[in-house]
Amino acid sequence: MHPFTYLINQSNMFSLLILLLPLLIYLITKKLQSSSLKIQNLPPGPYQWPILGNIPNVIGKNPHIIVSNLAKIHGPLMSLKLGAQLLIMGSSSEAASEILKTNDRHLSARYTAKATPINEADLKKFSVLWAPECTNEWKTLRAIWRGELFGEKALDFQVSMREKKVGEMVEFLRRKEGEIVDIGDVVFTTIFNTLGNHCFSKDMIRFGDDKMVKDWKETIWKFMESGTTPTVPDFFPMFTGWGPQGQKNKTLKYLRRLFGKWEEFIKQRKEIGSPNPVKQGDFLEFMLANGFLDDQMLHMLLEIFPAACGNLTSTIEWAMAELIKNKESRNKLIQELQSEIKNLNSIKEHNISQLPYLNACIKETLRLHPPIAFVPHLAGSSCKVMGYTIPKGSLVMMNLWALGHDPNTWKDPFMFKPERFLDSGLDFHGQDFGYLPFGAGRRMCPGLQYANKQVYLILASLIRFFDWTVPNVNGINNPGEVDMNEIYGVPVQKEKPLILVPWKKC
Ligand code: HEM
Repeated sequence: MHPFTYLINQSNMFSLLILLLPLLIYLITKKLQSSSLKIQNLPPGPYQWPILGNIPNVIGKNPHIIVSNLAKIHGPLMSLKLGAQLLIMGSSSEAASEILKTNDRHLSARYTAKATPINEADLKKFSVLWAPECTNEWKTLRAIWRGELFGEKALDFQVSMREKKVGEMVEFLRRKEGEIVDIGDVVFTTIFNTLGNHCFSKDMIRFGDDKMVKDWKETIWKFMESGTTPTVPDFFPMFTGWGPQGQKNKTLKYLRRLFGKWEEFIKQRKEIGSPNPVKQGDFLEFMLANGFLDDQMLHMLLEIFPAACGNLTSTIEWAMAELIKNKESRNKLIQELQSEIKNLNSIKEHNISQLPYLNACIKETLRLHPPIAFVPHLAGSSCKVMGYTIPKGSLVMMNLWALGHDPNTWKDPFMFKPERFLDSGLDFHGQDFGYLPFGAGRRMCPGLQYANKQVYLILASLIRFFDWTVPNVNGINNPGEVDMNEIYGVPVQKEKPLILVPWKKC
């Protein structure tokens, strides 16, 4: 061989080696990682990048969909490393049953993002949602919620208030006939006022006061967002001392706004007493009569309003969007409601509590659009799930969105087909592990019954009392054009608000 050709070949080889080096490093680390996962008996997962782990894999507008797609490759129980934090992600009914039932005892601690401005001691004393463990305090608080707000007896007691507030919503929409309305705003106002009356015997927002709606909505939504978004110390605990101060301050700002309003109500009630000379019977009255301290009251209210307003508004907005888009389903629902509700002046809960198609539409909405996509649990102790080891301290999440879209459970999983729930016996009470919009096990949603009542009543009223059109854009009025994109958050929401025009039914 000519010495020159030899040299060229040598340098080619060298460049090739340099080029291949990253690939080689990648393959070696991948091999080492997968054997390390095997040695520790952790569930499989995607390649973990140095330092960042799987953060680059999960970043995006809709992490619940990204992670569902990863699960299709790596399996229904998956290890993900977010920086230094191990996350075990469940995505199938089998995983759900083992996480939320078989191992509920080990896996029902709660993970709280580091940007939460409430310290751990207060969370332990005052919180249901963010209580780090299922302690006796947490049990007592859940029992209070059940007894005073969301249990069967309390719900019966509140029925006339729910009907009254929905009646006001209908009146408002009648006045807005032919005009554009933001469905999310109208529903939010209705729910907020209903809760305001359960808790303080007060309306919180005047219908149509757009500024007030936006203010409250922003405060609640931003509080949830900034309080649940992970920051650097969530992934790298060694930076905890640095603190996610910026985000903490943001969450604190919204927290103070909420507390400020409620402090006013508490103060007023203490000064002037109940507005009703007989017993008021609202939640504030109950808390004061039972010697709750101001701190306790504020924290309890802090959980009730965001959990209820966010999830319920999002669910009803999605249900309306699906029904506007799917004319056949809408017509079936209209027929069912027409045959049950003859009086167009009012709606009563007992008229609608047993309607199969309405029930199926709500279940189908919650399957396609569960407002809580991930349930954030923590392994309080080590255990085995689907034969794999879940080490103590791991974050453990069920992807409820993935459950609702699993092609092994649902035919045409992306289509809105309420019929699939007719005569199916499938329910969301935490027994059917392929369908868990309210979760399951000891941390299951305590607001389920309340949510059910509100969603039924509001959705039935919107459909029974009004025809709806999509606003005319460039002369086109096309329900098919309703934007159905979603954006991750707590809750998962429509990316664009649902804007419709109501027309009174005669
Ligand atoms: C459509 C409406 C709703 C849906 C789909 C929903 C869903 C959920 C889900 C999936 C969980 C997590 C369960 C877990 O961690 O395993 C949860 C927990 C919770 N929900 Fe709801 N929810 C709704 C409405 C409400 C309402 C109206 C309230 C009452 C104000 C409420 C209060 C709570 C609380 C306090 C928890 C935490 C329970 C605990 O950790 O012990 N939710 N909810």
